[in-house]
Amino acid sequence: MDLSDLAQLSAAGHPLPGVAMAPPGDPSLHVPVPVPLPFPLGEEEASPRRSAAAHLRLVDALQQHHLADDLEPPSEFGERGWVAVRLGIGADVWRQVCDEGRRAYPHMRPGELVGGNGARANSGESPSGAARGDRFIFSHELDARTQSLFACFPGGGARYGPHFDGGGTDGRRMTAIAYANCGWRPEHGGALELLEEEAEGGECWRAIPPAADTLLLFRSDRMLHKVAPSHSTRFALTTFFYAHVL
Ligand SMILES: O=C(O)CCC(=O)C(=O)O
Ligand SMILES: [Fe+2]
Repeated sequence: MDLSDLAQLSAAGHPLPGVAMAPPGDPSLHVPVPVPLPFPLGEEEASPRRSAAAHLRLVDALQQHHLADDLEPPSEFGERGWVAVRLGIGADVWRQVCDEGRRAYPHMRPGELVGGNGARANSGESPSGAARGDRFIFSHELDARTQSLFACFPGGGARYGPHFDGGGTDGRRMTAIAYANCGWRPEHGGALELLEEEAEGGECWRAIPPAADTLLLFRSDRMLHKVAPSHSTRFALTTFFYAHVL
């Protein structure tokens, strides 16, 4: 765990027009999460079951680290509502995850497309009913209180407008996203941006690049977030932790 990496991660935010930039995040808020994977992904055909198995290991590891206890965010979230950490998993593993993602892509469907006919379309509705979302997913049913997605933004400016993952009676409490993209560069865009309220009443979008080995946790029902236009194929393993049995 390299704290300077973490500080860089949290300092990568940018302000809304006309709004003062907040100081970089306090690295002490970042919780090291040593997740012992790896995902044993072989050369065989893609299969939703195999991807689900890989994803299940990630969720297991998170649960072993008590991040989902009582489905309340760990205290380290504090008032901030999010945390990003390096997992410490090697690039070879993340390359295998992306290889799996490319094999799985033909099986993915547009995420949360309202009224869709299943055709590939670059638009969708967010759970909050307000945002265009260009991601493709396939869902895994891992256990009774989580919903997990292997998610792909296929490049070409694919993005996701501002939305909450939960809210109201939705029941989602925490979103965990592990990014798998090796060699992600600033010109690829695709940052996950989280809206932070500042003490002085200002606002600041914090940008988290979707670089391999980044685990982002945030409060599903409280953190407004969006995905900036992505100019390269972008893979993530996303898990929503619910407050109730699904
Ligand atoms: O992939 C990401 O960074 C976040 C996508 C998102 O907001 C979602 O899946 O709800
Ligand atoms: Fe989201």
